[in-house]
Amino acid sequence: MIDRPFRSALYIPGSKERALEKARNLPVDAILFDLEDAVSPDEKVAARHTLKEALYQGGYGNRYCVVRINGLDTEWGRDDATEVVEMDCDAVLLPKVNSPADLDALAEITGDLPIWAMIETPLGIINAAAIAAHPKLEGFVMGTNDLAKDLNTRKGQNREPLLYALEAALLAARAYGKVIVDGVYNAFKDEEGLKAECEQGRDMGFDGKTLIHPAQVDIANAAFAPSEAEVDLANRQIAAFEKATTNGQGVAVVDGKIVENLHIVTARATLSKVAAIAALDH
Ligand SMILES: CC(C)(COP(=O)(O)OP(=O)(O)OC[C@H]1O[C@@H](n2cnc3c(N)ncnc32)[C@H](O)[C@@H]1OP(=O)(O)O)[C@@H](O)C(=O)NCCC(=O)NCCSC(=O)C[C@H](O)C(=O)O
Ligand SMILES: [Mg+2]
Repeated sequence: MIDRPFRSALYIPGSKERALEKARNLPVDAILFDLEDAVSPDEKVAARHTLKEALYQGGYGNRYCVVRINGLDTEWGRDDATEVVEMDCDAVLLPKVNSPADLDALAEITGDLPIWAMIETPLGIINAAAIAAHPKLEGFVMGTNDLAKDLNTRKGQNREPLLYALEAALLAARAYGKVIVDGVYNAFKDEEGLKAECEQGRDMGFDGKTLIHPAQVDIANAAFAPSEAEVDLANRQIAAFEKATTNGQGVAVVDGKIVENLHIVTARATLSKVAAIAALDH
């Protein structure tokens, strides 16, 4: 699995020069430069050129840069895929992926460029494991708006109608060691609602959240970073376990709870994540 933080992944319409400029100074872990749903049909071709120029100008530092193209079954998709190879980006994101064959078709055009897949259709959920197993696939992005539309779900409390689909995608991503980021929270002025949904996604196991507005970035970054209490616990677990093994024991106890080797793997991952976040230097 690609080893870097993906706490916040901000969509930016490829057509919006002001937003493309602003993102150079936002503390996001990843940017999803969008040529698909955020761009109107009459702006599609111009957006591709605007985005290519913005990426050529650079200035995005170590933010992970992903370009979401239009589907290959649209009039813009194949040209997007051809052009994205020339863009200064880290990966290409394909919308509405239904099966690994969709990734094969894209890889024929984009070659070695890593692929991310929008998981946002019923078939995408059903075939999530086969999609995650694709050798070019680096990460999943949940498209909860399209998914809700196709499933005919209503919002529900705590996203209950979507939980099966979210879990199915998570299982697939984790089984094949791929990154997975949660869907967007549409009410971009509702900070409390976003915080609650970020925490739900974090607790389910997502690596981060996709975002639509700069005001959402700090909330996602905080939710998906280890808390001070988690870091403190990790340090104490490691110290207690090292002491136990020095004394010839395979198990330690911290805060009344057993600590085994597998907990130390998690504790070390927590500390590595803190170091990786610090290294991003936003
Ligand atoms: C939602 C918005 C249309 C709101 O835009 P606006 O009213 O212009 O917001 P503000 O005036 O509050 O903007 C303040 C400043 O922030 C900049 N800005 C706004 N949005 C972004 C952004 N996404 N990235 C970077 N910078 C941004 C503005 O330029 C202002 O800057 P300044 O002039 O310096 O003050 C708008 O936020 C927006 O268009 N968001 C992105 C929408 C989008 O990308 N949608 C598609 C992706 S979501 C999706 O498709 C999900 C998935 O597929 C699914 O199925 O679920
Ligand atoms: Mg979508």
